[in-house]
Amino acid sequence: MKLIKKLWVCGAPGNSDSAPISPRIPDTSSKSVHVLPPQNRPEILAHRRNDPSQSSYHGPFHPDPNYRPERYRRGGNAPSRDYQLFNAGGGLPQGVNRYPPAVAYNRKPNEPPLAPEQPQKLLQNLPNSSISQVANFPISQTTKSSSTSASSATSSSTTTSTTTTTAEPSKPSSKRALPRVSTTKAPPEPPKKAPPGGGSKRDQSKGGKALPGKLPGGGSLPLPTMKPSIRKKFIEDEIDRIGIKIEEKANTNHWEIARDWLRVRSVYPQNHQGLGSLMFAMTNTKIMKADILTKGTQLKMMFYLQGNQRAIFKPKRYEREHVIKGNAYDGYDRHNGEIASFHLDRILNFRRAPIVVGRKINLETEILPVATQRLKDTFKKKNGNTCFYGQCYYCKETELACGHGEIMEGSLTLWMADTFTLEKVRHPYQRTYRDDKSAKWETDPDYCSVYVKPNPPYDKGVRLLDMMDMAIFDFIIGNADRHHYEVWAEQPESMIILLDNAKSFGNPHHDELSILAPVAQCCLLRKSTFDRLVELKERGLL
Ligand SMILES: Nc1ncnc2c1ncn2[C@@H]1O[C@H](COP(=O)(O)OP(=O)(O)OP(=O)(O)O)[C@@H](O)[C@H]1O
Ligand SMILES: [Mn+2]
Repeated sequence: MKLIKKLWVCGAPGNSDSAPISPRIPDTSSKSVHVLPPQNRPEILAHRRNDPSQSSYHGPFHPDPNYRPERYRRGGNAPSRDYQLFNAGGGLPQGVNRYPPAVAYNRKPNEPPLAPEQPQKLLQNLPNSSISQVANFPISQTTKSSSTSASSATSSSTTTSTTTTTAEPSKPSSKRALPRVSTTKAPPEPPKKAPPGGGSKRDQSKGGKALPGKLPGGGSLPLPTMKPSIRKKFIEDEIDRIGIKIEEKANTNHWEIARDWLRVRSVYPQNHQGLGSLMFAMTNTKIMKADILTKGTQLKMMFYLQGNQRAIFKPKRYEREHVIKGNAYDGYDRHNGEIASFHLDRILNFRRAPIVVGRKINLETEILPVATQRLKDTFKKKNGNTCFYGQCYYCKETELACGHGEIMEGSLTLWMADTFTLEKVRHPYQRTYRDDKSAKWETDPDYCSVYVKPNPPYDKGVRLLDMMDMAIFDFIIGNADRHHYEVWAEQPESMIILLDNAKSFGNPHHDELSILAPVAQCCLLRKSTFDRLVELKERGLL
């Protein structure tokens, strides 16, 4: 995983003004790293649009007129949309280099990511040499860190606004829509890699003796340094923490415990032994009722578990070794992607994803007897297997999800308690889902500084930093389908809840670099996230 090295792509010599990011962006949970300052060019800022009436969206479907998931493009019929539509970012300005479409590039299994010949990528316009220079930039270099230290919660109320833009600043057509990277100065040789998993050898940044030199962008970043013995202990502790004992714990109200866990900025706590027994309960508790769930666009069922707990079941649609070809957002949901993403959320210690387990159900004996009529009506037999097609935006009788005989595997996501209300927000880096149309972020290198950073809800609070975390998370899981995200309504400090991670892990031979566009363009990352990635990488856990 070359993720950390890729992160340096956003800083570049020549942009050495490493002033801290706007103090309007406090990070209540950690410091942030900002390599490239926002460009507060008044003539561009004047073009920004901030029309809250255009930007809040609460409906279940995609409001974007350009959103054409693969099935439509394969010739399916789109239901008519009589609700408010949003502009997804306009067409391709003449002469502007566009990001390539998010195509799946089928790298050979052992081919390293960011191979110079890799053509259709975020870095497509950069000279090969600079890509490798930046990619090899030693992580022990120091940069100037911006310290937007924890500050008190902002007084203003939450807004659902996203900044959907229609006005476009005129730009030189040659401007590339890509992060800036040095093409002139070769960085120093990378230091020898620390042995994976730690050990007695000296760390490259051991003793804080970082190599001289600066990161692209001219800043300094204090990187974590740990003595080998402390580091070894750290690894053990982390493995201990990440390891989870799935065990039965009788006479416990797991659902109530999970409800109590819910916070403004976390779904579940760190180091809680109750998680293992909750997961056991999710896997084994009797299903009292099964229904369709029309929320969202993908096939799923809503289960009501004994003890009055709802959970979403997403059926297995692919075998484990199946590789999704085509666009990075193609294909059905991957139930095992949903499960793995939850565990990544634990590993990163974000704790912002709902709790997910895998579960095998007997459709004939566990589901049909408790299914609502409308769900039952979608059950069919095919080749001796029990199948269903549910009811949702894309649900079709011809696209059945089938079990092996009566047994169906799937993911089960614990429905979050109604302590808070979910609010859906259009992702500013939403894709157009069309090959013939680019979103503005794909063509405008200043998209973040002009259209995102200065506007609510990204101009203050934790939202922008959360969006960076989400980009990192999505890049690792390979989710190029984050068209919307959800937060707690009326909670200014709300986390971005990492809901719906099933469009993930589609192609293990492909890194979809465009998922990192928010980080590359906004050039911002929570320091705790960066440190975490470094720690995990150095210890071979990522
Ligand atoms: N664990 C949960 N707790 C509470 N609400 C949930 C949970 N999971 C999903 N939801 C609600 O149901 C909606 C649909 O779920 P999800 O996003 O997983 O479905 P989807 O079909 O993949 O949606 P989309 O087509 O938008 O990608 C979510 O947007 C959210 O509002
Ligand atoms: Mn989805």
